[in-house]
Amino acid sequence: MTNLFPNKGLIVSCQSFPGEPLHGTPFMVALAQSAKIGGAVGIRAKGAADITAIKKEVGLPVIGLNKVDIEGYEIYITPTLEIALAVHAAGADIVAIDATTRQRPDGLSLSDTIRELKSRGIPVMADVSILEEGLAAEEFGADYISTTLSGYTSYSRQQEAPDLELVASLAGRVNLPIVAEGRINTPDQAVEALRLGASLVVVGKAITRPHLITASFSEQMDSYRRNELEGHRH
Ligand SMILES: CC(=O)N[C@H](C=O)[C@@H](O)[C@H](O)[C@H](O)COP(=O)(O)O
Repeated sequence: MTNLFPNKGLIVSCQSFPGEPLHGTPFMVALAQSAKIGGAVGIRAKGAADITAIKKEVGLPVIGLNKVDIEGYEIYITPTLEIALAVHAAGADIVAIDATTRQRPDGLSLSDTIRELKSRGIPVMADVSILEEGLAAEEFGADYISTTLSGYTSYSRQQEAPDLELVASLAGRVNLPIVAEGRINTPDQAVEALRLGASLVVVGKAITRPHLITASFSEQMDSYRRNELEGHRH
């Protein structure tokens, strides 16, 4: 497989959800263009409309996915082969899929899903939550292993910080490029991920979701003011 990212670098995840002020393809394109100006080497994007527009207007490699909730199933990141093929057809250079071993709605196993995608020449990013899932995904033929789902499966490490321990253990055991993803909120954390062996670092909300960035400031300031008032009372 040709590695689309020969140099270590930053991928910016440009995703939004209905109800958010920046929901919509033109906003995601503008965020992706801003990411490119800032030095990102790739974009992670959700849904056919965003993927096609970003691919056309930004000119960076796109890691595509779709998030689909299917009743009765826990997995939601590109949960079926059909959805993965649609993501690729929309223009994604790499398709990101849930690579846990949880039940898939189309009844295919993870290894069958990866095999089907690879037989069509589609590069696959395996979104995992624990080391064992990364090892299995490598064996099944994935091209990149990402720590995306750590903290989002019941059996993975639950913490507010990024799972850099998983980055390090994957880097020690897997020969594929390791992608550090999930709750990376500062440049220092991104550099630490590289130091531990990540090839790529995906940053989402800390760059592309202004309402959450704002809340991180206002909540910390509110809590400071509450403590200050508390101090005056004593
Ligand atoms: C768990 C899940 O569904 N993760 C999604 C995967 O595409 C996105 O919602 C995240 O924004 C992305 O992984 C980047 O993470 P963060 O926004 O924490 O930098």
